[in-house]
Amino acid sequence: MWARELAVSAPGKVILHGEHAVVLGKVALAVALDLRTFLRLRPGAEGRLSVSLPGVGVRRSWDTPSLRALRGRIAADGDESKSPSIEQLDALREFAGIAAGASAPDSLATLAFLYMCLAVSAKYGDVPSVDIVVWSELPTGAGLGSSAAYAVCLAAALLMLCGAISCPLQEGQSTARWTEEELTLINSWAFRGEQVIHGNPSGVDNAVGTWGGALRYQAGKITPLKRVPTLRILLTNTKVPRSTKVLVAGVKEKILKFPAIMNPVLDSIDAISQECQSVLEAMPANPSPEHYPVLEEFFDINQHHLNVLGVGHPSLDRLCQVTASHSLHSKLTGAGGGGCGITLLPPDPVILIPPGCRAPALSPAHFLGALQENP
Ligand SMILES: Nc1ncnc2c1ncn2[C@@H]1O[C@H](COP(=O)(O)OP(=O)(O)O)[C@@H](O)[C@H]1O
Ligand SMILES: C[C@@](O)(CCOP(=O)(O)O)CC(=O)O
Ligand SMILES: [Mg+2]
Repeated sequence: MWARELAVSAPGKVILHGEHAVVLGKVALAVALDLRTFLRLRPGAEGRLSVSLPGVGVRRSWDTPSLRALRGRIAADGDESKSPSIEQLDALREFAGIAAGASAPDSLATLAFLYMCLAVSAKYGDVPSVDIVVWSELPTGAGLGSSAAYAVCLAAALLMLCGAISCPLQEGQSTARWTEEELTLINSWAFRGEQVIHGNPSGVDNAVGTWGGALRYQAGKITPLKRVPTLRILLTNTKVPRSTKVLVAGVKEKILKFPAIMNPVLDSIDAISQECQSVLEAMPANPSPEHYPVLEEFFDINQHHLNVLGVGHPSLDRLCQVTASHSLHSKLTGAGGGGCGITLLPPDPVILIPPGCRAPALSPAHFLGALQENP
């Protein structure tokens, strides 16, 4: 029996350098955004679990005895270190009436929800009767880690509902945070949610969604950046839809096809991330213009590399051309193929904001300022 109404939230992220290469064990640098995903849970009708995902048009409700029966079929893997198996996902698709291979946002979101719900409860006990609603300030499928923020919110809520982690919110408090140990557990289950959505995630997005801030990520190792200067970054959404799962699979195919050509590209991206980390950590808190050329060159080189990996898009080329005509440097962020690009803004530039655009405050990790196109 769950008697409280409360909300959980997790931030999206921007990858500065290392997207795609990080899936293959290279270094990535990423930072949290102050655009968040929210999950509200409240007591539901007895014997029912309901979920509403307005961002992807899902409204579903299941009776808990049939979920318990289904759980028996996936219970063998109720372990946060194991990946979802094809058989488990097939069983869940059949239960939810999702066609094999369906990759539309609603199908993946429902599948991830069911998988996490059953895998967590197989390990920690029943999920009580609740109504869950998840919504987001993040655009879906645009490279800002909406899938990970969704998975982090689900992991935190489900683990709390099953009693695997505490509910840190005391009477009279408006916000609270879990302990490091609890966050580690949340992160490991969020990774499994990402596995359902991405196929083969690196784990960088769920790490930022769980811990926030600015961090270096490599093969599961999360290291907060020591000192992060205040940089201003313009965030542009091309609005070209794409799927991270498809793009990550495409990169893998290319590497298998041309290993001798592609592996040096991944090594070079790794070197860019490492050099960029050193430069950022050596910069003063408020950098002056002479610190920018090297960061701008890193953006340019990495954008070329990402095009070589096959994750560019004409809309991103256009972003790079338009910003270059104003002496600004851009690269894609996240999986590419459309989605968002980032542009480094030198200190105190004169920026003309086109009509219909707005300049929200994006500064979670004392790091980003951004402009974003109106939705
Ligand atoms: N608010 C949300 N509610 C439900 N599902 C979501 C939400 N945000 C993201 N998702 C899931 O994540 C998928 C997008 O993930 P992905 O392709 O990795 O793009 P990104 O993580 O860059 O936004 C969507 O198709 C959907 O399944
Ligand atoms: C391409 C990749 O490096 C980042 C994907 O980010 P997003 O889903 O596009 O926000 C994949 C990953 O790290 O799992
Ligand atoms: Mg994603």
